[in-house]
Amino acid sequence: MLSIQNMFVRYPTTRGWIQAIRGVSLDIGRGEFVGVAGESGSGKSTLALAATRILAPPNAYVEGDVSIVGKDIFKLSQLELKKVRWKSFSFVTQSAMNALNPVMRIRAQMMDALKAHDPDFNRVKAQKRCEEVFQIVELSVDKLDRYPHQLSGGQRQRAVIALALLLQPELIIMDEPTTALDVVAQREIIALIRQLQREYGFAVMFITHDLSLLLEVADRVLVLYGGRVMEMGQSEILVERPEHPYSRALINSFPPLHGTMERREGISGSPPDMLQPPPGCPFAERCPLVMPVCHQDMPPLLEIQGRRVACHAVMKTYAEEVRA
Ligand SMILES: Nc1ncnc2c1ncn2[C@@H]1O[C@H](COP(=O)(O)OP(=O)(O)OP(=O)(O)O)[C@@H](O)[C@H]1O
Repeated sequence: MLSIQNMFVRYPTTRGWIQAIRGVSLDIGRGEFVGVAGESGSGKSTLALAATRILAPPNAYVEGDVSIVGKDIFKLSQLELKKVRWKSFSFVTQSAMNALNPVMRIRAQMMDALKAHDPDFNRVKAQKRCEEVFQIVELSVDKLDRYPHQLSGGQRQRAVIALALLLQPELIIMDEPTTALDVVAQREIIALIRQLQREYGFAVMFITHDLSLLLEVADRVLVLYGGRVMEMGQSEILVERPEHPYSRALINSFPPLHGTMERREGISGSPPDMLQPPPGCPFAERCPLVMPVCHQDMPPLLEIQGRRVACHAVMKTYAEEVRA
C-alpha cells in the first residue's frame, strides 16, 4: 500500500543542511493502521510530506524510493501525481482550516474536488457522494451548506475527513489531525477514524507525538527520533514492553487514553541539532542507559523481542538473541 525505502530528507537553510530524515524505511499493508510517533522535530511530518512528494527542491531534497498503491511516486509526472492524490491516497493535516477554503460553502468545495479528480461524477452523483461521506463521518447533511467558520472545530475536522474519504482512497495519511481540538473531541475523532478504517478497509498512516494514544489505536507503531527509527513493532508488543529508552520516556510523558489522569513528566533535555546530528544514537544525550558507544555509533535496527529496535543497551541486554 505504502512503501518507503531508505529515505533521506534534507532542508537547505542559511546555516547549512537540516538532516530531517536519515535512512527511514516503512511499509504499510492494505487496511493497516500504522502510527508514527515522536516529539516535535523528530521528522514525522517530513516523512509524510516527502513520501507524498509535497516536498520538492529547492525547499527540500529527498532521496529514497516510495511507492503508494503500486505507483512509484518519484517517477510520476505532475499530471499522474495529481491523479493519484485523493484517489489513491489523501492527506489530512493538523489544521482543518488549511484544508478548507474559508470563503466557499463546504458542498461547493467537495463538488469541485470530485469533479476535478473524477470527470465521471455528474452533478447528481456528486451531490449523492457528498451527502454519503457526510453521513459516514456522522455530520448532518445540512452542514454541507455551511461555511467552514460556521462549524465547530470538531465538525470542521470531520468535514476534512469526509473530504479525504470522497474518492475512496486506499490510504489516508493523517498528520496530527486532532491537535487543534479539545480532549473529548480528539478522542471522538480518533475513535471515528478507527471505526471507518475497519469498516471501509483503507490503510492509515497516523502521525502524532502521543505514543500512548497510538499504542491504543494503531496496529503497528514506528517511533522516530532525530530523523531515525528508534523502535517499530506491533502495538500489542510495544504496549506490553517498550524496549527503547526513548519509547519508554515518550509513553511516560503522556497519560493513557483510558484510566485516571495524572501529571506526567516530560523528557528532560532537548532534541539534537539536526544541522549537525550526532554520529551515534540521537537520543544518547538524554538517555538513562547511555554507554560510551552510544555517542560514537548509531546502533543498527535489529529484530529483538518481536519488534525492531535500534539501541546499544537493548542489544547488550539481549546479546544471546542478537548473536543467534
Ligand atoms: N521547511 C523547513 N525548512 C527547514 N527545516 C525544516 C523545515 N521543516 C522542518 N524542518 C526541520 O526538520 C526537522 C523535522 O521537522 P518535522 O516538522 O518533520 O518534525 P515533526 O516530528 O513533524 O515535528 P512537529 O510535531 O512539530 O510537526 C526539524 O529539525 C525541523 O526544524
